Amino acid sequence: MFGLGLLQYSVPLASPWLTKILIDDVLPQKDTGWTLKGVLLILGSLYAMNLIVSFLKNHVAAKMGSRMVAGIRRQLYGHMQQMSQRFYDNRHVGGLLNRIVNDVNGAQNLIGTTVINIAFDLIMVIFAAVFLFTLNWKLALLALWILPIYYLTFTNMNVRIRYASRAVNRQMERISGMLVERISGMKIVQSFNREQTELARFDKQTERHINHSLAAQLLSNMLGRTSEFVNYSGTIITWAVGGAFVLTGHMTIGALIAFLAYLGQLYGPIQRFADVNVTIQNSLTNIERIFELLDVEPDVKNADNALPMKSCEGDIRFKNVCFTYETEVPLPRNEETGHDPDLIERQKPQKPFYWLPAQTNTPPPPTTIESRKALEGISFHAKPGQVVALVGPSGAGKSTLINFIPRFYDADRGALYLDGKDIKEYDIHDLRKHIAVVLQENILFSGTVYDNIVYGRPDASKEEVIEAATAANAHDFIMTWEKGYDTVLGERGMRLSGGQRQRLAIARALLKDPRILILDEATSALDAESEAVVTEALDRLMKNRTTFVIAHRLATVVRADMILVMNNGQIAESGTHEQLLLRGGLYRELYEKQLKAMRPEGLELAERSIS
Ligand SMILES: Nc1ncnc2c1ncn2[C@@H]1O[C@H](COP(=O)(O)OP(=O)(O)OP(=O)(O)O)[C@@H](O)[C@H]1O
Repeated sequence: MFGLGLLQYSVPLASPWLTKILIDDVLPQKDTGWTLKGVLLILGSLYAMNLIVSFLKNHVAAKMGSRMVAGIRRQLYGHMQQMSQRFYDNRHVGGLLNRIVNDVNGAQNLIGTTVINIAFDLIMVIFAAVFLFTLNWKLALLALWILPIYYLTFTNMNVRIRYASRAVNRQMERISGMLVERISGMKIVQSFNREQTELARFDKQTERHINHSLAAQLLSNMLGRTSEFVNYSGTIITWAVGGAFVLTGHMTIGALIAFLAYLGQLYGPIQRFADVNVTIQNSLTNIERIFELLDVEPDVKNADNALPMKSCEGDIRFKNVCFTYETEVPLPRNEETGHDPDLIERQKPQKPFYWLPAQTNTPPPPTTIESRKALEGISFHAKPGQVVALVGPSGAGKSTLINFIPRFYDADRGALYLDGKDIKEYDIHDLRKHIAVVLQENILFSGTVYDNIVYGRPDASKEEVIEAATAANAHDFIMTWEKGYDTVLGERGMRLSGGQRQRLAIARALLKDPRILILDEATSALDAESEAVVTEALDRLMKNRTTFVIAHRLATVVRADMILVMNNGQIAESGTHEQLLLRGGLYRELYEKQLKAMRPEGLELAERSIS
């Protein structure tokens, strides 16, 4: 690669020298051994070689750039897979997507051809300077004295361009976050007739993006023109002084022409660099943002010497588990106090001396941490094979509690023991092999029904898949479709009803055959018929597994081996259905409320009138 680059220098460096020979020796027919044919032959061969070398260099650079960028994208995606739910609580999906797509694309501008071209240009500048001094050192000093001015302007403006680029990218992240959220929730936008308001919100955000972009472009434009000024001034000085040298016989015409050509090769890269500088600064910001994400340490990770977990009994003990959600929220823009999250980007960079490059590290816009205590002193023991039902009012902490078992979060205080050992001691992948989760809103991925069922056990045989689907009461409806198991599901399984999606999720969990099952019953969203088939499938799924179920159905609650009644992040009561009813506490209250809800007044009236 480098060899190719060096070969490429031969044309720009040799051709002014050959021009000098043509003008000073060949055309005046001096007897120096050079002939027109000989010089043109060398020039022609150099041009031909240059064409081939340029082609190869660009091809290799593009290939290397694409590979490197794909590598970075993969690393980012892989890193995100290691992140706990806490990380995702604090970030917009759109914003993350923006980093993987937009920032990596931006970085590609630099990593691809630009870096290589800049490296070659730099070497070119050095060679050109050497030739200039060789031709006429006095003239070279005069033509180049203006370069320090360029350097000072560059270092001082560059830092501002970088600040503006950061603001551009942050704003694009906000826009992406907003777009993904609003597009996913388009039904709500449309049902509340908020299209115009949403467009206005989009315009406002885009306006900010445009302003930051224009600021960066303006600075870059100024820098570009400064370098042009340097270029023009250098050329005029060279003509003025060099012309005088030629007139007084201190320099040949050919040497002056060659000098001007080398000067062009020195200013050319500088000019090019100034012109692409905004792209470079933008790319550097993109790279900065990529590393910012890569530097986030996962807060749930494997312990050193994590224990492998071949088999699992499913004995789970919570011991004084406490947890607080901590959400990082940006400080809102406040017109009254003048607080503006972007203000930081508009600050002037700190610079001790004008001639030193400024520190480009700006702190990120200020945020505040909002804490919400979700669980407090949770202790209980679930024996292998038991069904533990979690009940309690909305926001009591039921979903939070079940998140600790597959280690979606780690407890702040207290510990969780699985088969007698702290859950953190196990290898996290091994641990998750023994757990299956069926949630209310089950996510299915684009692909066939078959792919979705085997997701957790790709080595399963077709018979096993059908067996799982049959047990989940899904086989019959799958077979009503023309393509059966090869039916392609749309994004997030759009084409399925709630009950069908739930049953596919149950089949997926059954196939995994886990020791521990986590269920968020979703029967409330289903009609009576679907509820009956889903219920049957769930009951089959729960058999012989330690099951934690956020129970909505009375039948599950009544039959559970242990009921945890949650309230305000604590276990208010625990025991079996009978024990808790006798106690006459919160559980009894909830139970009676639910019974009442199941027997509407109209039904009671009808019953009374019949009797
Ligand atoms: N990601 C989160 N970030 C911040 N707070 C959260 C988060 N998830 C839940 N909370 C808060 O933690 C508390 C417990 O929530 P949780 O979802 O565990 O309740 P729940 O009992 O499952 O409720 P529901 O039955 O309505 O689903 C609530 O006050 C909720 O606002």
